[in-house]
Amino acid sequence: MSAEAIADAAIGAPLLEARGVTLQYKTRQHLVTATWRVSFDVFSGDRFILLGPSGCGKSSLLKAIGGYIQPVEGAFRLAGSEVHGPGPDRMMVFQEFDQLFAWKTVVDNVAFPLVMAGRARPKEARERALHYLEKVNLTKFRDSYPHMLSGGMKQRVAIARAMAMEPAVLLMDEPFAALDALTRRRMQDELLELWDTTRFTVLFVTHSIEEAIVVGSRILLLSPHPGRVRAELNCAAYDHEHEGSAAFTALQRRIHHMLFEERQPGGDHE
Ligand SMILES: Nc1ncnc2c1ncn2[C@@H]1O[C@H](COP(=O)(O)OP(=O)(O)OP(=O)(O)O)[C@@H](O)[C@H]1O
Repeated sequence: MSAEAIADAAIGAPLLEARGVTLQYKTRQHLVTATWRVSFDVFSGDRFILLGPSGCGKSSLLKAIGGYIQPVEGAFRLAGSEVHGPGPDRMMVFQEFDQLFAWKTVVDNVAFPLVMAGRARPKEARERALHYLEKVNLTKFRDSYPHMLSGGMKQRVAIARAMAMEPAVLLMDEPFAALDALTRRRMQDELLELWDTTRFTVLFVTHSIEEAIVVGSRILLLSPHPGRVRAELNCAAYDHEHEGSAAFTALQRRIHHMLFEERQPGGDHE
């Protein structure tokens, strides 16, 4: 995707559009409908959350945006161009800690994909890798191997690796779900600090209402299986500081109600 296209997206048009996306899996015995006619817009600099109960198709949506599966109906457009397959303009961070190359050092893990994708020569790739490792506070560990790192540190390497590709959209599939509560909280804060300095666009999947409110600027609520859009909410005003406040708790309750209670006629939008 060209720099002009990303710039256009910054001036008002959505960077990423989902239009009537139905996703299905065919197995030998069944046809599983993961999402049903899902539409949404993501703007440049959004921290856009896909929130919904287990099985509502959040990961499937992220995989489809990544270009790994194709919609049976509808389409995704990134800066106006329809998504047909994977590309370096969409980088994914997964939940699993084993997404790094075990035999490469931290800096090589970040630099290697840049060289492989032809984005940089080895020397420049290493410099860029060091730049992003500094952003996730891992400069001291640049020559360590993944097995020498904690789960949270491995996730920070995965984030640095994805960001070093400077994608148009960073796709994060429950990246902190396997971390202990304290580390998870710290990682959420670090992600927000990183966003403050670089203003990247991120799509973040979670089934935690609290994480959605803290990490997100907008939340797309999906109904239980098959996932349909239930509501879209603004939540840019909240972070960990607001937890426990009356407004935060009211928003948590409201989201819980919208996710799990019967749908109101006409849906909920703001
Ligand atoms: N490869 C696959 N083959 C068949 N069915 C699949 C496949 N992947 C996902 N599904 C089904 O599609 C539906 C949506 O799954 P998906 O993993 O996208 O949901 P999710 O909201 O991310 O769930 P979770 O929060 O549990 O990760 C589920 O019913 C799931 O069983």
